[in-house]
Amino acid sequence: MIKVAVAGALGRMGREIIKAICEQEDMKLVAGFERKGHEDRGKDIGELIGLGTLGVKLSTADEMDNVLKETKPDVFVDFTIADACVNNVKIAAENKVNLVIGTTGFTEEQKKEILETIEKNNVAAVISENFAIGVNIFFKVVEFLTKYLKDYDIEIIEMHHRYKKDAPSGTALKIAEIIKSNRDVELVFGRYGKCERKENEVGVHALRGGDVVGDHIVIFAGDGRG
Ligand SMILES: NC(=O)C1=CN([C@@H]2O[C@H](COP(=O)(O)OP(=O)(O)OC[C@H]3O[C@@H](n4cnc5c(N)ncnc54)[C@H](OP(=O)(O)O)[C@@H]3O)[C@@H](O)[C@H]2O)C=CC1
Ligand SMILES: O=C(O)C1=N[C@H](C(=O)O)C[C@H](O)C1
Repeated sequence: MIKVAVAGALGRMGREIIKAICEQEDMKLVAGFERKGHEDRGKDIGELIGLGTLGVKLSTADEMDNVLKETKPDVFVDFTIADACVNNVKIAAENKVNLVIGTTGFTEEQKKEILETIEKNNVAAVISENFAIGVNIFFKVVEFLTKYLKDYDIEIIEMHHRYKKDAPSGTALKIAEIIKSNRDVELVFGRYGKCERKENEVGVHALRGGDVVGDHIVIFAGDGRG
């Protein structure tokens, strides 16, 4: 049985992940966390998210170390926010729990800190800005087009729901990273007040509204070729 702990248990992703865990015969939710002082601390997570009683109480971030020691999960899944995730990862890794990190919005220093923590504690980790299979194939398509449409201008547009806390999205930044590692470009975040487009620029634009799950568009614009 794979024992799983989830940070951000009541969030949009946390709820879906817990539902998915409960559907697997070989997985068991053993702990779920929300931030310190959360009003639902101690309540049954299943009841909180409409799955019926699961027998797992909601814990808070300040209890994480003790709860992980008690429940001994095999995997710690984090879909929270960047600042919280850095700390959560430290506690989980020090308890030798393997990691799945879906949280986005990290600074470069935070990314470095997470990688150092993983290495120092010798735990396994899967980190992805986007776990959708289609999006990971899309990354390959972007890499291919960047290599072959050499003189085309590239712009990245992403749109997400009104609740999203980071911008641009982790996926848009990953796309920008893929383009940058295949072409000598400079990233431009929005174009307000900026004049003529430079040849080596890639614009990154974030839109927010409604309940849009997450759309990513990459435009390759060529002269007279569409
Ligand atoms: N990699 C991928 O495929 C995907 C990644 N994401 C990313 O996952 C993250 C979460 O997204 P989403 O579920 O929509 O966001 P939500 O805001 O719905 O959920 C995040 C949850 O984490 C909670 N939280 C905050 N601090 C802590 C803490 N210290 N310990 C435990 N929980 C905490 C939040 O509480 P509170 O509301 O009180 O702050 C909230 O309940 C984002 O970074 C998003 O970009 C999202 C979708 C797919
Ligand atoms: O916050 C979200 O919702 C999403 N975040 C991820 C990101 O920042 O790229 C992945 C997906 O787009 C949904």
